[in-house]
Amino acid sequence: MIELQVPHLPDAFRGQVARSALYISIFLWAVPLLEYIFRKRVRRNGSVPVIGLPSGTHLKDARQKFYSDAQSMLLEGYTKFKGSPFYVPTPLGERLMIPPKYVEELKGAPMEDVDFVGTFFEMFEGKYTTMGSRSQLHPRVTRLQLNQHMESILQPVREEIIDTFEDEVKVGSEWTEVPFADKLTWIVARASSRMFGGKELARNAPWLKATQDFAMDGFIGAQKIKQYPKLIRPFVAPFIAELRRIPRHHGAVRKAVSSILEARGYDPRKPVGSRTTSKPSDFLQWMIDDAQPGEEKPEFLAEILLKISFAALHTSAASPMQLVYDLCEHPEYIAPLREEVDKVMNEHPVLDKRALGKLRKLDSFMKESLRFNPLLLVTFERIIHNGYTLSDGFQIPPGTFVGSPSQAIAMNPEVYPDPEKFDGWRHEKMLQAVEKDPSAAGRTKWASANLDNMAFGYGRHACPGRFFADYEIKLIMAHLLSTYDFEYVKEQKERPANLNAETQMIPNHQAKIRMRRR
Ligand code: HEM
Repeated sequence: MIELQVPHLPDAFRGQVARSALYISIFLWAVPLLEYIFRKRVRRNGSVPVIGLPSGTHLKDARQKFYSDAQSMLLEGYTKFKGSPFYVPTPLGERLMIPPKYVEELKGAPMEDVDFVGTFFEMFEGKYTTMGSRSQLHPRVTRLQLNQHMESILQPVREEIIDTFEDEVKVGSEWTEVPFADKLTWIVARASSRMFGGKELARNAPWLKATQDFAMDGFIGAQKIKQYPKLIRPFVAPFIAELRRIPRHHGAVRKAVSSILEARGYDPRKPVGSRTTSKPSDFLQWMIDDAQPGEEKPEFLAEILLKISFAALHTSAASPMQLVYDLCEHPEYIAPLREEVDKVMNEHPVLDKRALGKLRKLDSFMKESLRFNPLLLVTFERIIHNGYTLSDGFQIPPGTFVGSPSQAIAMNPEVYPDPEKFDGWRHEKMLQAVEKDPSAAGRTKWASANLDNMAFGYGRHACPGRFFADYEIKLIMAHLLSTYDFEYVKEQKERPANLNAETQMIPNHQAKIRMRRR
């Protein structure tokens, strides 16, 4: 036990210090106890099995196991109860994993009944990290404007990718070790920022740093604050360095965005469509042209741009990282992929949507990589605040967190024979088999969102940015394959294990890669 040493203080003061220490320790014990007693208990549907509890296993231990081993628990549940719901114990209580037929039924339900944003606030402790937003501006603009203007932004994004490779990957014809995972984050940060706010934003160092630091501090800050009982979190939050830094990131973002708005002569009082003197094609401008009353303030636009950059940055950076690891692990795929890229680039010096659509082998390899390494093990996460009765009478109790074990579903042998085998051409072969039927062909593509492929979620909130991510990743991989050789350094004997935190699967940044210019 630590003894409090207060050597030169008068006795009365010593007594006061001792009393304060006693009160603090009572507080620290009492809070979790009170929280346990008064916690809002979520009723379970008693007819549904709870997995991860072989005889003798305590629920508390199973919940703890979920933190690092969710993948095997979810696979066990899905394999045992395929087609019916099951509960999986998690540190925040039992979550209901629902089968595809229920996902289909809930996919169009209104947000008040089936809440998507609430799960995001919970996952990233939005109250403390400011992550998550109930604004519909960015989903709306992504879904409509970004997808409509895709062709206009692909060439600027490609230019940004090539320039960032030149700036960040300084290698010649000799093999050189490169911290490529970190470099890829920069490449994606600049490429995405080019789409968000043009060249000015993509080259704005404080913006780039703030968006990356916001993501990192938010992620780590959320993990740290989760360690404390809910009741004492408001008292602990000011002492968590990552959380303390968050207002600073907002400040840097506001500054970067307001300088761009100023350069465009932005006047929020003017009617929609005439608020700026120039109209470049980028996300900020699409937001300006779409902003409804209450959404047009510069600080609000800046905040939303930060939120969308969070949705886009680490998600899209994870994929090429996993692809590079998969290519180092299976180098036999490099030559055929390179051949495909070279052929398409020769035929289409401007890599537009049509040209990128011809990279079928790359698409197939990307999809196989994503099947093994999605960003999330569970998608379609929703909170059912008021309970829900499904058409077959199945009842979801109020306050239940539901989700779909999407990674386990992607291992279904009925859809993917021999699912444990990494087959980079698997999806290309599936495409060839159904080519004549456009809807079946669409299901085999990387960016598809359907009940067998839920890496991007499903239904009304299915990721609207996945088509941009698809093109962006293909542009990065096309440049990488056509310009560089790459492989693990000698000491890197195998694929670095992903880092798992609950349902998140994060690529390992520590793998050592060497590169040389071709
Ligand atoms: C590989 C890259 C990406 C992955 C794996 C990914 C994954 C996801 C997932 C799983 C969801 C939740 C869907 C659901 O629960 O039904 C989501 C939502 C969302 N994503 Fe992505 N995403 C990626 C890239 C992007 C990009 C590049 C953008 C923007 C440019 C973006 C914007 C969004 C937005 C705005 C939502 C919320 C949609 C809504 O509120 O309705 N994402 N994403």
